[in-house]
Amino acid sequence: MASKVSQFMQLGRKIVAVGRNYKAHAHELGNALPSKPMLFLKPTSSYIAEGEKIRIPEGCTSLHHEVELGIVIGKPGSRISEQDAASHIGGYILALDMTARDFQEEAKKKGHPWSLAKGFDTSCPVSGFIDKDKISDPSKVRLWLKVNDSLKQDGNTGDMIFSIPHLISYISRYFRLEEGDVILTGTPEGVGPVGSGDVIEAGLSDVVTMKFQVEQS
Ligand SMILES: CC(=O)CC(=O)C(=O)O
Ligand SMILES: [Mg+2]
Repeated sequence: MASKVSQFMQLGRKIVAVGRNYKAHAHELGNALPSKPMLFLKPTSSYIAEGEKIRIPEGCTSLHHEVELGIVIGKPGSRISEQDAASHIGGYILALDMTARDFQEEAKKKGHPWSLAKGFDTSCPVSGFIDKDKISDPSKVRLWLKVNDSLKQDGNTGDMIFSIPHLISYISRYFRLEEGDVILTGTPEGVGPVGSGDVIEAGLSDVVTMKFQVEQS
């Protein structure tokens, strides 16, 4: 299973992202707490790996970083129960849900979808694949992010509103989950803007770190 899911980027499977899954982050942007998981999709064309640059999309004046734990699905399924959810996890990634916040605010006001704000090219920088056994308890991992060496986000997956088993179960009621799909589980507080030339460094406990530079497109 691991060798196959490690090809998640090449497989081009879907990216299901969860929004507002940390109370403090929902509050920092003045958003109400969700009563059920809030979902959106990012296209697989948004993936980049280390060595590639995050490009500020044309017309964007407020590009924000959001560090997130990504779940890589290892076994397909629909209507997965919370009890079975762990068996569908193939591994993990560390990911950034780069967000054109100005595009998102405009879309929110007009009731439009977030596709442009969340799905532009380079909006999903990811680490390499992390084997499932490297993270004994995904509900207790530290997520941090620095911009130019200054710590901006320092959270823990223990603060998620909806647990990982609940997310897998809920999402699979609506989207059949396939091997290589990625679930981005939401970001903790501390999101903020980045500009051209900035360097973003992020880490997941002592398991992985990654670095990306930002440039104007
Ligand atoms: C307000 C957002 O952009 C939602 C989101 O992506 C999150 O991680 O929370
Ligand atoms: Mg996010």
